[in-house]
Amino acid sequence: MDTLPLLFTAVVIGGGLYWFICILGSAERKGKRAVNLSGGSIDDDKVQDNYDSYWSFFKTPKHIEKSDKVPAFVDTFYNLVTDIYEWGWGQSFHFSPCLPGKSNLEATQMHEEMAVDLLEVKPGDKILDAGCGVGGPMRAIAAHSGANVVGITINEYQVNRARLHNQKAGLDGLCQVVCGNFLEMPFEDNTFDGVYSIEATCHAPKLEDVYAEIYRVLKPGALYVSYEWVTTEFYDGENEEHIEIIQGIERGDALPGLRHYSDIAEIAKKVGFEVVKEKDLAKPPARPWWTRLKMGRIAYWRNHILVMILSFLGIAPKGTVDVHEMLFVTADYLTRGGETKIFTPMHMILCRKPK
Ligand SMILES: C=C(CC[C@@H](C)[C@H]1CC[C@H]2C3=CC[C@H]4[C@H](C)[C@@H](O)CC[C@]4(C)[C@H]3CC[C@]12C)C(C)C
Ligand SMILES: C[S@@+](CC[C@H](N)C(=O)[O-])C[C@H]1O[C@@H](n2cnc3c(N)ncnc32)[C@H](O)[C@@H]1O
Repeated sequence: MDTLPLLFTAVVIGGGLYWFICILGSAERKGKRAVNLSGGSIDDDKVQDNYDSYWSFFKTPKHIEKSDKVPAFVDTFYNLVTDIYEWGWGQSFHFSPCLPGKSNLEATQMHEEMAVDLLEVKPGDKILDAGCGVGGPMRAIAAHSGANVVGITINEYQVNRARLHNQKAGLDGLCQVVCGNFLEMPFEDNTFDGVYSIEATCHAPKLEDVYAEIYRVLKPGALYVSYEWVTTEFYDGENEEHIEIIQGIERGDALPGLRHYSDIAEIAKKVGFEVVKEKDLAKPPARPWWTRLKMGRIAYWRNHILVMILSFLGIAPKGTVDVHEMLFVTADYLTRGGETKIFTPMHMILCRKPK
């Protein structure tokens, strides 16, 4: 057989395999690639064990006795999921209302910019991102507002990813990242001209504990805005399907127990905040935030097959398949939570620390 057709066939197959393994499924052009999926700070040979211990702790969220152990298991969760999140979703680990004519990235950035606009900060001010992930919001907010942003996350792997992204974006002058627990932060009282938290405080066993810490580090007269994960007025605690959906969301997202939207303002006032306003940003005219999740079974199966191949070849750590399958199932619960209106990931509350 002539060598040319053979060579051509080899190039086509090789190119197809490279695209299938290295490029396919990545959420952003320059994002995390499938071949680089890791267990974060967890050694490859310990990913399976860490997933098993995470799952045994969170599979019955209502029966979590040791709430003091929650932060450590949340840290484990983010070691397990951060690369998959970046690969399949992007650098902002939160939802946003779909906006007609806008890309997912544009809608995400507008949702983030609205948070800092609510804080009424000016260039040069110092603000805190409580639960900053790999810094997607921090970079958009720093670029939009000119404020100096300090991000805190309990996950060291995310700190390194965020610092890398900040440097690549040329925003490391405005953005600083600290590894720490937002329940006991390494900052002096009255440090920040504003604080925001985007879909992060839901990991706190008691919301008042993280709100009290945020109150402490906020300057008197300054504002705090949070996008909270809550159950809504449509949630019925006696409805078996509602209970199943909410518990599915809790165990697949490392949540020690979702709060009801009506509790949030009371908790904020309990720690000393004045509540300026509250709004479920998911309510119409906003368009469904879960549309993006319904990327379709084909996309999830495509990603799952890729993860299985990479795990079989020893490129992705053993255990990554279980993590991906957990996220696969969680996406379904989140979608059902949105479609039934019993759950929202964007109950916005704006508070002020009295002068
Ligand atoms: C705020 C939190 C995280 C919110 C979202 C960023 C993530 C919640 C569920 C995640 C995902 C589910 C399905 C995954 C899919 C199977 C995979 O192929 C690609 C990545 C997913 C789409 C992944 C992306 C991030 C989420 C949407 C919580 C944790 C408080
Ligand atoms: C869903 S991610 C959202 C990240 C970021 N706000 C965004 O929108 O991209 C939740 C973040 O909260 C952080 N987090 C959870 N519990 C924490 C804790 N006790 N202390 C500090 N960070 C925590 C996680 O590490 C993660 O970075």
